[in-house]
Formats: sequence, structure tokens, C-alpha cells
Amino acid sequence: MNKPLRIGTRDSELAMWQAETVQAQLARLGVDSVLHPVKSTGDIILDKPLYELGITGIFTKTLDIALINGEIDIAVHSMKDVPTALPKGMVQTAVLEREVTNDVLIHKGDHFLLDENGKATIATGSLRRKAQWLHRYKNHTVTDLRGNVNTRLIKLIENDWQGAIFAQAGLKRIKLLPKDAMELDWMVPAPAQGAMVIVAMQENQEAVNASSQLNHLPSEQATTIEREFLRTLEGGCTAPIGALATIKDQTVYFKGCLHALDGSKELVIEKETTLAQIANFGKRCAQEILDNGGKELMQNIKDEQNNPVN
Ligand SMILES: NCc1[nH]cc(CCC(=O)O)c1CC(=O)O
Repeated sequence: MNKPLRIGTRDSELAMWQAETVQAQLARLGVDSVLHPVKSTGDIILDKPLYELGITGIFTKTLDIALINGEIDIAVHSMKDVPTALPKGMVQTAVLEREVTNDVLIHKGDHFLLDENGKATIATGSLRRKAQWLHRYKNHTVTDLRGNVNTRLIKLIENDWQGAIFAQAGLKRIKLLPKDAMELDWMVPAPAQGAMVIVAMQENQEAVNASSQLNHLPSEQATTIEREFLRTLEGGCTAPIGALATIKDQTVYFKGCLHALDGSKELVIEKETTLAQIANFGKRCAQEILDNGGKELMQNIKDEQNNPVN
């Protein structure tokens, strides 16, 4: 009998839920596995906004190293936390069937109403959420919020903020989605939000073969388009970029956006194509944004991140 497949995961409640889901799906295929939880750098450094750390892949690095060292066979990630370029020798083996993709506002009080002209303080550690929020609610203040989902919910209760923004998928998975959560249908999610991905070292054929059986093709196609859009725009820096591809029958609908850090500018693209023509679709959408002011906006974002004004 083969040795059980070692599944690497972060140790947060959400990450453990995701890894256990993969374990259960593998078991249904007759593949035996064990969980190998680790603390990631992204979970340890909590006193600085994520984007100020200036490094990408903060949540995935520890597991990347465990994979490269052969301590684990596969790693399970929230796909939106995974940098678009994988380390050498590492491959994406499966995208699991995607959860809901949207963000939600968790707020305090039964009769909370968003007043576009009034004042409110909303918490998020995400550049994308901050920029899109400020673009829509120009009088609001956005304050930084870090930590895993559980920590962020506690901080919201402890602080004098009106609300905080989360991915609906994460809250739903660990059964912490409040009934009165406000779905932000206007907010464009992070590329690959709501999707889980499995990665492995290409040379570990057993791991690649076993885990690739869990791939859900439409989820893979949609996230590939979104991440291609991201990769083409960002060029290695972090920026407020949203992207969502939805597939219905043979048609792919795409919405992507890029904002100024303070929300003062917005570039949006909406485009559709057929499933037969998705090759380079994400790239073409990004190119349109770049040609319509995106190039300058990306340069401004880079300059501001090197010389922050506040
Ligand atoms: N960066 C943290 C993170 N990574 C994935 C999710 C949620 C689940 C998902 O989007 O797949 C979250 C929490 C959040 O954004 O509220």
C-alpha cells in the first residue's frame, strides 16, 4: 500500500477546513492522506498592513518551502493568496469547485444603513477593498485590519468601527456568516476569490496524479482568466485589482478593474467571449485597461508605494 499523501496547510480555522475538505474528497477516490498544519509568515506578522510588507506570497511561502524540501506532498491554498508565478518545479494540480465569489460587509447594529454622504469607518487590510470602498463612499474612512478571519471578527467587535469587509466564502465555510451580512454585489472580488487550489512538485508524480483528479474545469477556466488579467496588470507589485469571470453555457463574462490607492480613479472593463476563445482572454482584457490609462495608474501606484504620503 502507498504511504498516505501528506497535505500541507496553514493552521487557521479556514485553512484547516479547506485541507479537511481536500482530504475528504481524496478519500472518496480511495486516496489516503494526513494533514500537516504549519504557521505561515503571513499569520505571524500582524502589526503591519499586508501591503506594507512589500512581499507577495506571504501566506504561501512556508508551505512552498515544505513542498520543495519534500516534507509534504501537496499544499492546499486559498487561491487568491497564491502569487501568479509559482516557484520553480511547482505546478497547480487542481482548482476545486468554487464557492461564492463576492465580498460582504459585516456591520454592527440591526438597522445599519450605508449613507453615501455620511461618515463611517470601515475596516479592511486589502488594497482592493479599500480603493473600491473609497471610490463609492468618498466621505468614509477605511482603517487597516489584519489577521485570519476569526481574529478580524473579534477586532471588529472590540473596535469602534461600523463594519469590516470579508470574502463571503471564507465566513460561510467556517459557519461564521452573520444573517445580516450585506452582500457587496457591486464590489469586484480579488482574482480567484472563493476558489481553493492544490499545488505539488511536478516530479512527485503520485501527488500530481492523485490530486489532479479533484480539478473542477469551469472553476479552473474562470480563475485562469482572472489570474492572467492580474499577472498582466501588476508586473510584480501589489495593486487594487479586481477580476471576476463567470461561465454560463458556452459564454464567459468578465469584469475587471483597477483603482487608484485612494479610490480617486477607477478603470473598469467588461467583456465577453466564448469558451472556445478563452486563450489569452485575461491578457487581452488587461491590455485594454493598460491602453486606457492603466499604464500610468500602475506607475502612480508603484511610486506611491515607494514613497508613501501617509
Ligand atoms: N487573505 C485572506 C483570505 N484568503 C482567502 C480568504 C477567503 C476565502 C476565499 O476567498 O477563498 C480570505 C479571507 C477574506 O478575504 O476575508
